[in-house]
Amino acid sequence: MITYNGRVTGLLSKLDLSRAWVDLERHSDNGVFSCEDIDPDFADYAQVDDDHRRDAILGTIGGGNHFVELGYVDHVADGAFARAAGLKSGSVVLVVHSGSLDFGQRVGTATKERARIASRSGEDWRVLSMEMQPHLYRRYLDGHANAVNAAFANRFFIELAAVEAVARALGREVDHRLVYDAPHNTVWQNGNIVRHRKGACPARGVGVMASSPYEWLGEPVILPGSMGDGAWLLAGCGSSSFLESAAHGAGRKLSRQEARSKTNIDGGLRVVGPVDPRSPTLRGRQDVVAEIQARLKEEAPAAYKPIDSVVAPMVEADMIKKIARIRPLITVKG
Ligand SMILES: Nc1nc2c(ncn2[C@@H]2O[C@H](COP(=O)(O)O)[C@@H](O)[C@H]2O)c(=O)[nH]1
Ligand SMILES: [Mn+2]
Repeated sequence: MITYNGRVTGLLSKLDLSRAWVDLERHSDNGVFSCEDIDPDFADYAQVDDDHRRDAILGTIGGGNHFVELGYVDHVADGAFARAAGLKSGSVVLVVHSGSLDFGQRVGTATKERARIASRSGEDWRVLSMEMQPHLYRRYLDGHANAVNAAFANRFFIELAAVEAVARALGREVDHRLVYDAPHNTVWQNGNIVRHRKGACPARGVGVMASSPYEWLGEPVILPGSMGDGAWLLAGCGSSSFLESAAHGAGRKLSRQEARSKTNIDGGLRVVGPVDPRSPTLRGRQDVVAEIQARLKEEAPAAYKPIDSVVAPMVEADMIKKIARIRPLITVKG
């Protein structure tokens, strides 16, 4: 915590802990994946090294597809659910899509290495068995839960920073409430049932989110499309045929490589970045300009599937229900 003359300063001075506690019920699993221990590799990761504290990256977006997007509700499909979520037509919404930065990836890499070392000759070390390697398996689930919990914290700090940025732009405090926070690409263990939702998120139905506003409505599902399409707020139907899951995003239509080679794919988006491709300082550096433009094409709306083409079949199959559509205004990419 940063203090100056005994006062809390910086972003943490904006932290309203009572609000944060109340919002916990609007998190998947109340914002905590339980674990038996902290993976020692993971503990090292958050400690000081020669140059910097790596935990200082908490509150940053990360890379790849991850983003923070300011938008507004332009269509409400289910008024009762939207009201429970605190939304109505025209509400301003911040969509945060970010994970554990590279914590989770490190846990995965370390687990594979441990499994390879522990394997006997002739065994397939790529299969981690609950029965054969209970210690390794437990350690994997613990490290995994550590990463998921770090991701909850990461999104919490992003929310704090983004709300402060909006407040400063408007010159006044802004009232805000969390709609929902859930992880995806994650392992959920419930008794003997283990569900690995890859490219998917939970879409549990009525009755699962006890003591939250969603208890009798179904679990919220936030499905982003692209910086052109924005996102849909949906509600899970708890369909056992689909393992109480839904797609976690529209997904790519073009690979990054395919998108880079297309012309006129950016759809006329106005891009503001740390490097302005029109800057005179870049004259004579066509290689730099070409790389910036290629990266913009990778994330262009046309590189992703149209959001409605992904949502419609899931609605038809009773996986999810439509609640509210969110149109994008400004997207910040990692
Ligand atoms: N509203 C926006 N949606 C976006 C953007 N970039 C990607 N996406 C969608 O989100 C998920 C992210 O997937 P993941 O691979 O990181 O888990 C993806 O399915 C896209 O459809 C954006 O800028 N805005
Ligand atoms: Mn993701």
